[in-house]
Amino acid sequence: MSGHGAPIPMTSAPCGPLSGTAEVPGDKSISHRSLILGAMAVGETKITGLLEGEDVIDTAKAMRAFGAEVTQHGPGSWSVFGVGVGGFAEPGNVIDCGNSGTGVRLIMGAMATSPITATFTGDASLNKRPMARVTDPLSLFGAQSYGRKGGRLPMTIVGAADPVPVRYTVPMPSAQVKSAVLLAGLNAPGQTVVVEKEATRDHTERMLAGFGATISVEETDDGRVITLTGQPELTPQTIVVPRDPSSAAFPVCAALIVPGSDVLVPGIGLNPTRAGLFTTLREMGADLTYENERTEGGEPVADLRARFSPDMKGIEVPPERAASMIDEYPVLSVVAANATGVTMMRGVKELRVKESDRIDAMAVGLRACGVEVDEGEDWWSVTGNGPGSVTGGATCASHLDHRIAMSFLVAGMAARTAISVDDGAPIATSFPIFEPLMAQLGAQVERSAP
Ligand SMILES: O=C(O)C1=C[C@@H](OP(=O)(O)O)[C@@H](O)[C@H](O)C1
Ligand SMILES: C=C(OP(=O)(O)O)C(=O)O
Repeated sequence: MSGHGAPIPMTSAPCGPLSGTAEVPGDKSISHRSLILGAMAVGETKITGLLEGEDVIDTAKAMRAFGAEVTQHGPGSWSVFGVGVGGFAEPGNVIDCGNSGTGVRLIMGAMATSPITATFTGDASLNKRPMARVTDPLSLFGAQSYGRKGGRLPMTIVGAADPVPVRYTVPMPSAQVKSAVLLAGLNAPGQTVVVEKEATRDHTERMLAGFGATISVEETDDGRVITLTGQPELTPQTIVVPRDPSSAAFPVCAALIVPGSDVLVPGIGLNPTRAGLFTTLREMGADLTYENERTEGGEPVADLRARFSPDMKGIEVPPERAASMIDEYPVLSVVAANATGVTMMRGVKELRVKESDRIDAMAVGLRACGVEVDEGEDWWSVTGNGPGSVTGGATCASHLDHRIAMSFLVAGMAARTAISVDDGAPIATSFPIFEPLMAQLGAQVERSAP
């Protein structure tokens, strides 16, 4: 629950070559969904490789509050005894989703078609984020919501007693909104149809099929049309969570910009709806290879090998790729600052409603580190002057945003002088072993005096 504790200022000093193997934790998106779908199945779902970051732990607590039995057996090893679709109990207290947009939005969807009431809150970052994008479609099922002005948390959802199925076109590229509607559709009789114009991460669709729901996906001229048949009995699963490509991004990008580096990041999920960053880096000229490509749990997986890449060039990132790398733009901007020329990133206005306004947070911090950044409402560009050109020496605000904190710490590894962040505490939401993992590769990231 980031933001509830004291800030942890951190500093990253320029370091020698990074080398070794970086075993990053489990995928955050799949971890949330494993717990939520496990809670909606009948019987015991077993999970290994679960991300034990604060965001996911908050979802585990929430599933307990809705009546599921959620138990940790060892590191990453969990079980969920689910209560079945429509079996959620009414929580006896407020559900605190901490820093997690995914957690709160998916859980709101999952409970919205049951005759129960729940109140949701989060930290200072989550309570600023827009929730109408979820409560608008949930109201079509018959759910009611009462939140703060602008559709902000804290917010109470009164679930629909007699839910009706819905056909909904998601107005922005958002897997969270798509997933909230699908999870709500689970307890509505008949077929719920969700249309997305741009493909976003498809873990919910894949996992719903795995849990035995009747779900189909059709690619049409209007986009992806997802049809789900409501009120199934979901069958418990044994889930092995792949390692998170969004976390892999940090050691990969650090290796590309720190002279002499050679880092292996094994077992990374390369679902095409998630792997846009790696394609982009390769287009920039990164020495990034996929080794030992294989399929695990129905998902493409490879070991990523990243080596220092002194000749990377700025590129125009295709806007249609944005959804497949949406959380990776902050760290891409750090690579762009160490490449040569302009990296143009368009079609990214969703970055403004994440844990922070990520365009603004990176622009301000990078400029303070001597980097030229331009921005508009839905685009930004970074002009790089090659390896070693980032002057650094600044303390950057992380705005309760893990990806901003980690991006500036990666920037410090290749800057001329150290870069600090005012608060590294949010890193624990998604990547609790970031500090020891980066230290083991040779980085010099330390907690600094405030
Ligand atoms: O569905 C998910 O697991 C996620 C979807 C994305 O958010 P949006 O749906 O808001 O784009 C992403 O930024 C987030 O980290 C995880
Ligand atoms: C945007 C993110 O997460 P969430 O929306 O779940 O808070 C993220 O992890 O980068």
